[in-house]
Amino acid sequence: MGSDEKKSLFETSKDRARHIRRLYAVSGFVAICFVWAFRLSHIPAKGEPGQWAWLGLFVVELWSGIYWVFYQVPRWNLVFRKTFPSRLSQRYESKLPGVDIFVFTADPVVEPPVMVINTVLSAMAYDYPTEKLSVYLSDDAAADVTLYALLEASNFAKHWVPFCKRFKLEPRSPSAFFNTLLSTKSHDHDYVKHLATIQKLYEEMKRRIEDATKLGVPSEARSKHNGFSQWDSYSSRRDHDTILQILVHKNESQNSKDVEGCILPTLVYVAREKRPQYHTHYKAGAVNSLLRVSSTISDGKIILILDCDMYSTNSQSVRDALCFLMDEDKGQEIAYVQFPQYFDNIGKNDLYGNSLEEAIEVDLHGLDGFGGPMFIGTCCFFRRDALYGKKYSCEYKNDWNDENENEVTEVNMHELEEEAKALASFRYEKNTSWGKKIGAVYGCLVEDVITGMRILSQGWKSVYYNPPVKGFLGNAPTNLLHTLVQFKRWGEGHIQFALSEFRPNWFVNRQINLALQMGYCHFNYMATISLPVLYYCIIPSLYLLQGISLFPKISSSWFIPFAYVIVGEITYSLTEGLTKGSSLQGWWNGMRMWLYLRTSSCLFSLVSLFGRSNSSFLLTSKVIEDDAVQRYEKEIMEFGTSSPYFTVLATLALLNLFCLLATLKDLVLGNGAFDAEKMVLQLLLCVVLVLINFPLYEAIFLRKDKGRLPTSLSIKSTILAFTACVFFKLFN
Ligand SMILES: O=c1ccn([C@@H]2O[C@H](COP(=O)(O)OP(=O)(O)O[C@H]3O[C@H](CO)[C@@H](O)[C@H](O)[C@H]3O)[C@@H](O)[C@H]2O)c(=O)[nH]1
Ligand SMILES: [Mn+2]
Repeated sequence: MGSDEKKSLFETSKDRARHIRRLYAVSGFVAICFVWAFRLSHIPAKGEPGQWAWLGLFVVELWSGIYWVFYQVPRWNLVFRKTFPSRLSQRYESKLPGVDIFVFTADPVVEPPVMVINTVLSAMAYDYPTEKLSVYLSDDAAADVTLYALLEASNFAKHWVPFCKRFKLEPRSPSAFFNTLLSTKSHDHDYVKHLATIQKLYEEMKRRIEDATKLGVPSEARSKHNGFSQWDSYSSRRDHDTILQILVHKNESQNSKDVEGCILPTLVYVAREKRPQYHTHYKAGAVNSLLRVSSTISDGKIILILDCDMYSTNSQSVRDALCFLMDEDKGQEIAYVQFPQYFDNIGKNDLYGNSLEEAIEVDLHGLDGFGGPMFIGTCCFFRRDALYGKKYSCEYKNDWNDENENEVTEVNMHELEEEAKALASFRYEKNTSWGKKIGAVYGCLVEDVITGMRILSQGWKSVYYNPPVKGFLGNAPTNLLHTLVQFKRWGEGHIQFALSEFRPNWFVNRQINLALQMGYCHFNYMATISLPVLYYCIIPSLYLLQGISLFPKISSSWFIPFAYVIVGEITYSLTEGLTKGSSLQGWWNGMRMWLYLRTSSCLFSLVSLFGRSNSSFLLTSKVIEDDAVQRYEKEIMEFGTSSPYFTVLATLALLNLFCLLATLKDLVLGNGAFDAEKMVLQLLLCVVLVLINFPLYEAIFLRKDKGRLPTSLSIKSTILAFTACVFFKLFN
């Protein structure tokens, strides 16, 4: 021990670029103020053309400017963390707390069981005392094939877990590990021999699970395992009793050990009770159900929340998280440690902007600087007390002693299962604070962010840890529509959050500092920014048609603030992107997706919120068709179906194309009095919009494959855009 005793288990460092970032934030804000001043001081007089458009621009620029400040707040104070797991082992190896890992799945078609069990296996193989580790799988589809897959996985784990530990393998998701094999060769005979055996076991298991997914659970398995009898009373996935099965438990002598005789982590399957007349509350409901179930079975003091589409890639992550939570000095006020979500299925140029790079590399580090990075739904380690709803107070002390830790009594599995089943049900929540003050919060499509905020408002802090070796990798959407729909859910969820009692509100909640609340506003009001962006995509281009200027002349000094904001934003985002390793093409794709998400997804978030349509949690699909996979690999945008999202995007793209072509025609023919000096910004905006929409024009006019834009939709959008231009030209 010695001098190490006093050393912290983690270290925090500041952003080296903070001075540049702050300078840019301040100067950018000054430029924005000038833009506002220009709008107010140059309003066209009554009767002059473009007065309404001008006032509209003022409103749009006012809100965008304020929103830009929210966007800059997290950039003010980025912090970076480093952990010292060896100090943790030295001090606490024999006193490590129990860790319960919750994995969620909700549909065996969209989330194939093979993927789900790979996540489960990667979690079972953490480098952590196995008797203190428990893995729970929540299956909201209540699919027997998922239980079947988990049973297979529990048998395979008997070989897999000791194999990983013996040869210190990474990553510990079998599928990901076998994929890395292609690029590595080993000469260790012992390893090579074991590897061949285990790979064969895995392939056989995978085939059985895939067969069962297609053809149903084999009757042999049904008769061998009585867990399947629980489906006897099942009528549909929305109407059934709780189905719960403890597959591995340390206190059960048979079946709990691996091939080397060591205890395996506890493994439990749960499909909570569902009834058509009761709301499931989607994932939040599943989290709460598992919270209660796990409290009777293992009651780990730490909980890891993990989606089935995110597997662990670093067996040390639990220990990393504990370096924060167990730190003697600052640990007791930390409620959760959020790890980033990285993805392993994103192409070189990130066609759909799914890498969430900005959030992962900048925003979350920034919110961490103010003490409260958000909970982003997965890859997050919680203190059970905080998730349960306990308030933080200075008297709160870490207590890692586990009363029933050493007690190895034979438990009656059947009784334990029955007890846990009663807790899994939503009936248990009637007239309680579950979903409000206890557990994950209900009624919001970003249950994660709102739950994190609930916890912060109870006085806790949170931490963001982005380790040098990635902790988790997952599956991002690989299809344009899936991405747009996912973002629509997030946009809508954030507004629901902004309207809820947990919204950032400094006057009400002074527990959370003002900067942090402003940082959250950047996400909360994301959907509202769709209106300014739409305005900017339509109005200036239409006025271009008429030769009416809405921006300052190039020779005027008012041009400078506009130029500063434009050049500044481009340089800033380009530098941020390139220094974080994305390509130029990747940056350009990111810009396009930024535009598409704001003009379509965010618009529909607002529509569905204010139109009071049923907001539901549409699962993000994790599979696409084979020919679509090929197009994704070739970085060709996928349209293929008729969707209102595409109608909006195509109409906007065509409208700008028509405006540009008409303007160019006038310019070339010398028709009208086109004043280039006055129109330059408007023309530039229109040109950029046309350039960025190139893939859309291809999908409308040039492509023949199945991923092109359906002809009917192309015709509809052409008519809409053309009519808008003609009407505007004739009647304005
Ligand atoms: O009724 C439901 C719906 C979803 N899920 C699970 O929730 C997870 C997330 O769903 P997914 O379709 O993958 O959504 P994403 O858009 O990828 O989810 C992101 O956004 C969600 C809402 O903010 C967060 O919960 C997620 O953690 C975050 O990854 C998956 O494991 C699902 O199986 C359930 O368990 N029950
Ligand atoms: Mn997901």
